[in-house]
Amino acid sequence: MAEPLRVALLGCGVVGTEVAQRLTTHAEAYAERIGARLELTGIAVRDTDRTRAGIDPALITDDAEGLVGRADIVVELMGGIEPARSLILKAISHGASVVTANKALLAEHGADLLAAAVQAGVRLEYEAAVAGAIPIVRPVGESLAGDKVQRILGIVNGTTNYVLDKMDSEGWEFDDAVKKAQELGYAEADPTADVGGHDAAAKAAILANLAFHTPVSLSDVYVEGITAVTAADVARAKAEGYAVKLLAICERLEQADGSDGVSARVYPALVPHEHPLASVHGAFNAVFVESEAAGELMFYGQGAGGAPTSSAVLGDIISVARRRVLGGRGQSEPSNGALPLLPIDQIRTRYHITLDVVDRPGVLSKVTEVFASHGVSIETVRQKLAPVDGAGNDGAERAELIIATHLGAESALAATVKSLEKLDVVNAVASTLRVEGLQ
Ligand SMILES: NC(=O)c1ccc[n+]([C@@H]2O[C@H](COP(=O)([O-])OP(=O)(O)OC[C@H]3O[C@@H](n4cnc5c(N)ncnc54)[C@H](O)[C@@H]3O)[C@@H](O)[C@H]2O)c1
Ligand SMILES: N[C@@H](CCO)C(=O)O
Ligand code: NA
Repeated sequence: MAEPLRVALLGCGVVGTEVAQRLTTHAEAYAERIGARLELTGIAVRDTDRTRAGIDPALITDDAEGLVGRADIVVELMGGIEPARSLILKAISHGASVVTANKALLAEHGADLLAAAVQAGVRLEYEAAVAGAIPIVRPVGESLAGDKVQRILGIVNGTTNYVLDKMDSEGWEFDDAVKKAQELGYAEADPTADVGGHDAAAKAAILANLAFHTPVSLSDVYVEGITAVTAADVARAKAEGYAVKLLAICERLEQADGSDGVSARVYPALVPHEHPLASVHGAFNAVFVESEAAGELMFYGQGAGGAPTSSAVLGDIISVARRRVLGGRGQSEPSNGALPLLPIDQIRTRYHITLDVVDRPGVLSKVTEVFASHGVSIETVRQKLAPVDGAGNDGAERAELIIATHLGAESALAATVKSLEKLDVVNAVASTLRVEGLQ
């Protein structure tokens, strides 16, 4: 058996607690798998006075810097940008390998951190950063490295999937569902990162880097969250044969000159009930990958929560520990390809537009004329016979039109919605949702 490896844990919250407990309870099994014991030397936290069930109080410290300086493996589970970033850089400069679940940090500073790891010849692993327990970072980054990934559609945020699913299946109110997701340990410290789509956007950036071998950071990702999605949207979608899902989409797109570009984006979308992603319920995550040679792949499992996330963290710890025992090269070069990043208006998608309109002769032709003027082709138009419900509605002269478009340019679709908003016969554009996952 090789010399023990000193492990420093930064953070003892939802995920850190589970990691610390398993490092202790499974110590013998891990030693056999690695060929060396893992010695947990300390756990850095903000509040040292709190008692933590199942954690040896002697391990708790507020001296994260000191801990990092004496470790072979640093496991960062604090979250946030600073001091996580500086501590990871310090660990790397000391020759320690690093494991992190911090998607926000990786999406903003991943390139610099990976470059530092390459320079120092150490590993930086982050399987837990995308879709929690689901093995997806290694499959996309390594198993599919010889393939050509065309598209990734991912439900990569457990909180928002839980919220949308509860609204869909049990008619919960948005705020109640968010509160419950927080109680269950799925949500970020600040849940606006979840419902605003930024957590999913960080994961989209990480996946796009891996899939397209091109540097993509958080600011390159177009983001819409789920705060504007109403119970009426979810109910209407269900009646039309769709589930509303917050999707992270990474796509290789052909540009006008025939060369490839990359789009990374997050928005709530209508997914047809027949698509496998529509059956992903609760806080579960799933990542649907389409690639040239492999075809369609689906990765499914628990994407949030302490225990599931600890599985991915522990797998990474064992992987970097084995590497230290066996020796060999550290991190491979980070993405250095150069596919251009395409803004949202250059993608192609489909819209479902719900209009609250005046119900009288000639309205439909006025509405369809707007679509035609923007070169947008309509697939179906449905008018609800019942008048639109709601405050202030006298029930006499209003109707709901649901218009589904064919695949079209985002720029034309968005311009169509703007023109519809100005049309005198349109009381309101009640909702606009993109449709994804149709062949
Ligand atoms: N909770 C999940 O389901 C989940 C899933 C995947 C990834 N993650 C990521 O894992 C990381 C940890 O998440 P969590 O849910 O366990 O968070 P948490 O808020 O429950 O725990 C954070 C821990 O870090 C400590 N900490 C924070 N700032 C510190 C500082 N400046 N100095 C010392 N200690 C500090 C806190 O004391 C606490 O022990 C985050 O990056 C998060 O995005 C979480
Ligand atoms: N807040 C995140 C945790 C997992 O990254 C989620 O809800 O998916
Ligand atoms: Na994962």
